[in-house]
Amino acid sequence: MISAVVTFPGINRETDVARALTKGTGRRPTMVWHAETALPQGTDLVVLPGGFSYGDYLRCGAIAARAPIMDAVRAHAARGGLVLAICNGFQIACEAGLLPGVLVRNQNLRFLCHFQHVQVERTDTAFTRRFAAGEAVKFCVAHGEGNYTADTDTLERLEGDGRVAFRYCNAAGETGGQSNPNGSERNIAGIYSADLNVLGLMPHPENLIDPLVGGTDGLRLFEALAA
Ligand SMILES: NC(=O)CC[C@H](N)C(=O)O
Repeated sequence: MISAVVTFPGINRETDVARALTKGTGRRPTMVWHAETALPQGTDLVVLPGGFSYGDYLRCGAIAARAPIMDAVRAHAARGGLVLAICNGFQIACEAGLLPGVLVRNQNLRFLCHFQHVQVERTDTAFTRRFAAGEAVKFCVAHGEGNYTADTDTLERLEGDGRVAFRYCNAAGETGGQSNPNGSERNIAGIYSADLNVLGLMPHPENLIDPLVGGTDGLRLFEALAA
């Protein structure tokens, strides 16, 4: 798996995701600056990492979505190439039209930072084959604008086409009550593109790659990408 991690001014999770990719896939990614116009030859996977691109001005991800590298990222996705968009990366992917819907301010208007379980909806994608269907896995959230919103038709299409990747849940795997941290429609924590090659998610799997710091559920997502 040849990976490229795109970095934008204000992004701060690129080193963590590079470490997770190296540990999970056995190969170090190439870091690609946002002002580039091409991806490295042979790139299989593009990662849009988390952080605060352009200081979150206008709307999280809105400026980064218009960076020079994004045409190459869109072309890569259109060819069926894999894209993993985490947190600010998910916001960038939505703003860039790679995924439908938008991430708005958390319902309680607070920045959230805590461990968070999510339910795995399907396990037949490039990203989730190391999980069990319906399993509650432990990731971590750290965001101010993670409230996933889309019109009803889009939400119905995502549900009907099996494009919900992860839903917020509690440690027991239940999606009711207080399990939804930010007010996202239908507890949505992550979604796929129509061809399942682009995954956007608000929680950070790259935080959970070491048993000494919370667990290794996140590592399994990166190990799945090794195939
Ligand atoms: N950790 C992140 O990527 C945060 C994303 C974005 N800056 C927000 O606060 O919502």
